[in-house]
Amino acid sequence: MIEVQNAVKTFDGFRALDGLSMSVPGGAIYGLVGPNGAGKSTILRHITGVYQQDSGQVLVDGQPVYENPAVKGRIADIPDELYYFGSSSTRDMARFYKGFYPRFDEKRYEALKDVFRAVDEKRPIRRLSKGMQKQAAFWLALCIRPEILVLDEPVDGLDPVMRRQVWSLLMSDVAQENITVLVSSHNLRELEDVCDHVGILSHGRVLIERSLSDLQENLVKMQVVFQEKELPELPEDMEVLNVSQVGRIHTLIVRGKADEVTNRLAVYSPILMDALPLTLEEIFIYELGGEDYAVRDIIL
Ligand SMILES: Nc1ncnc2c1ncn2[C@@H]1O[C@H](COP(=O)(O)OP(=O)(O)OP(=O)(O)O)[C@@H](O)[C@H]1O
Repeated sequence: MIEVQNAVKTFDGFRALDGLSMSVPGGAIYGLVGPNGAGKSTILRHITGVYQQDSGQVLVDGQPVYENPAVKGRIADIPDELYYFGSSSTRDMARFYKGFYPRFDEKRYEALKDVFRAVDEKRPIRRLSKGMQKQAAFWLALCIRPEILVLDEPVDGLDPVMRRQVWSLLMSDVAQENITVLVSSHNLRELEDVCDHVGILSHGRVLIERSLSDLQENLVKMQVVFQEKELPELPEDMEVLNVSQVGRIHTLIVRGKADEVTNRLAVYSPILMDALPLTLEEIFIYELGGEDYAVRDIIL
């Protein structure tokens, strides 16, 4: 479990982290989403122990990460700027990682050659294309068999086939070995299919953090045609976050479970009624307070 409490980090007087708190449960695939400059890389660098916060706490299973080799040995990361020694190749790095990470899995390294066959393992990583470098980074990270995997915009530069392959490898590790994945992106859509928890980051703070199952079960989009053209007066305790109308169709975003909301609206004997799931994007837009452009800018 990763716990960040009120972390502050200042660079030359600028607060890149401004009291950031977040909580990543063990075994989660947690997506951290925010616009450029929100502080995603900065918080990930604290969680991997590269930076030390000015104040607040960054803990993995209750232990501080900074200058803590025991905790750092359990974490693998793919940073936004990949760094490998001089002219080392993927194979050289595998040898190096074997000495550093106690769980480095050579058999897996061999087995994954087939998946990453486009990567020339003997070529210096720096001479590979950007996408190939990312592939090499994934290959190595998956062999570390980490308990925690921290990925900074990981699929940038990968082609769609490789993206799918990498995600499916990660998901199977999460399912089989209960690893925790923390992944950043500036685009919520990219994470929609893979994450089970999402935190929205803006100006160095997490604005909202939720588990997707909670969100998806507790917010519903109702499309309803009532007998009258106008929207009837709905019960006061029905939490309607948004209403729109096209022709006679009213679209209501309502907090609550789909069947409960359906039963409550059925009292009005609508001519037509449908309960639809919301996309992750829509959920966050409504959770953060409507179809505000500022909100859209934060998550898309
Ligand atoms: N080492 C540093 N020195 C000075 N300022 C920094 C440093 N690292 C980050 N910053 C500043 O902190 C803020 C947050 O940067 P960060 O890289 O964490 O954002 P990000 O959310 O990862 O953005 P992007 O999506 O563009 O990668 C930015 O204003 C950036 O300029």
